Amino acid sequence: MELNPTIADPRLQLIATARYFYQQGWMVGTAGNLSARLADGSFWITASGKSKGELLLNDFVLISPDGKIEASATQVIPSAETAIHQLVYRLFPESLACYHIHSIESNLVSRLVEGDSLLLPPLEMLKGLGVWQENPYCVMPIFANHFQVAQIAADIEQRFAVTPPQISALLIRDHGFTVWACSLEAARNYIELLDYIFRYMVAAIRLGINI
Ligand SMILES: CSC[C@@H](O)[C@@H](O)C(=O)COP(=O)(O)O
Ligand SMILES: [Zn+2]
Repeated sequence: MELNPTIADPRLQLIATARYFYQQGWMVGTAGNLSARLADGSFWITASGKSKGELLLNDFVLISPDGKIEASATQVIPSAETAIHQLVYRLFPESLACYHIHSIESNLVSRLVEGDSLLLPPLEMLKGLGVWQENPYCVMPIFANHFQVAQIAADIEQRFAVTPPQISALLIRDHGFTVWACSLEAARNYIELLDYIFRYMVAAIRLGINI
C-alpha cells in the first residue's frame, strides 16, 4: 500500500529530522526511532530496522492510541520500541513528538553512576529543557536496558507514577535516550540540548573538571 502524505502529516518532517540526527551520528546502523502524534491520538512511528538516514514515506507505521496498527506499507513493522512511545503519549498527553537516539555520550554518561538517576550539571542550557532555577538541581532518570522492551516500558510507567520526571527525557543505560515534547521542533531541541549537556559532561571529566 502506498501511504500518501496528507495535510498535517508529520512524516516528511520526521524524515528530515531523522536524516539530520543520522548525520550527527546519533542514529547510525538503523538505531533510534521517531514518532509524531496526530490530533486523534494515533501516532506515526518509524518502521523497525530502517536506515534512519534515508527514510521514505512508506517507512512509517500509524499506531492507534491503544497500540494497534492502523496503517502501514506492506513488509514493514513498527519500531521495536513502539511500546515506549505509546506509553509516553499516554503519560504525557500534551506531547506531539517522541524521539529516541543512540549517542555515544549518552551511553558514556549512563555509566557515570550506578544508581537510577543522573545529576545534570547546572548549565544555562537546562533552561531550554524547561528548568528555570538559580543553580538548578536537575536529575535525569536512568532505566536498565532490558532485552524485552515491554519491561523497559513497564519500569518507566512504574517509576513515573511515583516520581514524574523533572524534564521531558529519560536515559536507558548503555542504550540511548528518549525525549518528548509538545511539538516536533521542541523535541529536536531537547535532543540537541541533552546531547550538548552529555558532551559537556564527558569533556569535563576528560579535563579533570569536577561536574
Ligand atoms: C542498532 S539496533 C537498535 C534497536 O534494537 C533499537 O534500540 C533501536 O533504537 C531501533 O529499533 P527500531 O526497531 O529500528 O526502531
Ligand atoms: Zn534504541
